[in-house]
Formats: sequence, structure tokens, C-alpha cells
Amino acid sequence: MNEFVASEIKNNIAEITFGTLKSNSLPGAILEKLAKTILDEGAKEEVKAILVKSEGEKAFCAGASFDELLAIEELEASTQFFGGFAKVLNAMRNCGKIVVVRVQGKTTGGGVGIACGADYCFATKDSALALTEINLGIGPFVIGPYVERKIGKSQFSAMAIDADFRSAEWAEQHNIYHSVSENIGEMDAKLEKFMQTLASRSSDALALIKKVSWEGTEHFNELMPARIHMSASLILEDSAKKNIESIKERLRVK
Ligand SMILES: C/C(=C\C(=O)SCCNC(=O)CCNC(=O)[C@H](O)C(C)(C)COP(=O)(O)OP(=O)(O)OC[C@H]1O[C@@H](n2cnc3c(N)ncnc32)[C@H](O)[C@@H]1OP(=O)(O)O)CC(=O)O
Repeated sequence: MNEFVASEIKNNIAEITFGTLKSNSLPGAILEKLAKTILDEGAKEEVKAILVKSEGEKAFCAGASFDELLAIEELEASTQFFGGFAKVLNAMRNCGKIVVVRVQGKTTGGGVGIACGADYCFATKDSALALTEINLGIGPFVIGPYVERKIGKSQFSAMAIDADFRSAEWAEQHNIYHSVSENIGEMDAKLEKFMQTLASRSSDALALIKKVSWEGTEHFNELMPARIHMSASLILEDSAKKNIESIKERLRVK
């Protein structure tokens, strides 16, 4: 399977895994499927919490798929595509269940959005992160409210402007990661214990914790159409396509 979203329920935990061949970057179909899977699993009474993770031992998620961005030629398609990120984050926020995210390696752009959409986030010390959108000629507009909620406006705008990687240690100090491990084995051992404990907790208490944690984010729904339009229109510029081609080349020869 080249691109997939899979889910299984183990011990009252819905484990959702996504994967794509290019650093787990996200095409539109995977975004749509991920959003739907999170909502479907969240609606199941037996599910106490949701674990979102990605395939492999390298990058957690490289954000928007370059190949899909290069193929987009008109506003309707780009609006639909960036709307997919809004749907995933909205699903994480509104699914009614605690969402835990497992970050095993570097993450950029929309992948940082997914880490910030978590209620609790595990990572390894190699899980540096960056808002690289400006390199393409766009910005972290759709994921912005979710990132700002974790790190504050000043740090968000600094990350969006410089597009530099911050370390996992930085991400822990700035409330994105809640647990940082030396390696994947150590992270998974901690995660398993954490999820087992979560599964034994009161469903009603967890639901209320989810509710109060996201209080004050109701306006995200109203923000989204304009935020989607920002990325969706900028990506149509010729310079954005040239930028993506040169990033792909830089990554290929590095
Ligand atoms: C949500 C909004 C916007 C966005 O999300 S914009 C997307 C931003 N993403 C990037 O800028 C990703 C750039 N990629 C990297 O920095 C690195 O690849 C990585 C993610 C840190 C992973 O590094 P690693 O060393 O593990 O892997 P490689 O660099 O060797 O990459 C392997 C392979 O994957 C290809 N690739 C990387 N990123 C993407 C991508 N986004 N789409 C497609 N393909 C990607 C890379 O080119 C390599 O391919 P090869 O063929 O093997 O060369 C907007 C909003 O919020 O509004």
C-alpha cells in the first residue's frame, strides 16, 4: 500500500495510522480519509481515546504533498486540498475523545499542525519541527490557530517567518510535546503504558477534560474559510510551483 489510513481498536483505544511514500506527506485523499476516520472512531462508544501515528521510523509527516500541490491548477481544487487540513484538525478538536499523537521523527508544515492538534503528544528527541510553508511561497495559515494555541502568537510568527527547525527539546518547552524520549523504543514503551492507563479512566471525565481543554476555540470554524483561501490562492502563483520544484531538487541531492 503506497498511501493509506488504517485503524484498529485495541483495549478501547482506536489506533489510527497514516502513511505515504514521500516522508508521510499528505495528499488530499489521505487528508479526507484521516479526518473521517478520526470522527468515525471518536463516535464509537467503546473508544476511550484515539492514537494518531504515521508509518515508518523517519519523518512523522512532511505536511502538504508537493506532488499534489504541483498538480493543482485552479482555486477550487486548491481550496478543497487545503480544506483537508482544516477537516483533520477540526476532527481532532471535535471528535469528543482525547487524541494522542506519536511523533517518531522530523515534521514540517501540516505535520506540525497535527502535532499541535493533539491533546497529548509523545515524541523522540529526533523530532525537530519547522513551519516551512514560506519556502513554498505560502504560509501556515490553516494550521496557524492550532499552532498558536500551543506556542503563542510571537513564537508562531517567528517560526512562520524564519522556517527554521526547532528541536524536540524546544517543542517540549513550548507545549507541543508532552513527553520526549531518547528513541522510538523508549517512546513506544511509555506510550503503551500511558494508553493503558487512559483506557482505564472514566469516559465521562475524559470527555469533560476534552471539552474544557478546547474552550475558546469555537471561532476556529469562522476563521477557516479565509485561512484556507490564503494558502489556496498563494499556491496558484507560478513562483510557488518553481519554489516546490527547487525544494524537491534540494532534498534529492542533499
Ligand atoms: C498545511 C499547509 C502547508 C504545508 O504543509 S506545506 C508543506 C511543507 N513541507 C515541507 O516543506 C517538507 C520539506 N521536507 C523536508 O524538510 C524533509 O523532507 C523532511 C520532512 C524533514 C524529512 O526529511 P528526511 O531527511 O527524513 O527525508 P528526505 O528529505 O530525504 O525526503 C525523502 C523523500 O520525501 C520527499 N518529500 C519530502 N517532503 C515532501 C512533501 N511535502 N511532499 C512530497 N514529497 C516530499 C523528498 O523530496 C524525498 O523524495 P526523493 O524522491 O527521495 O528525493 C498550509 C497551511 O497551513 O495553510
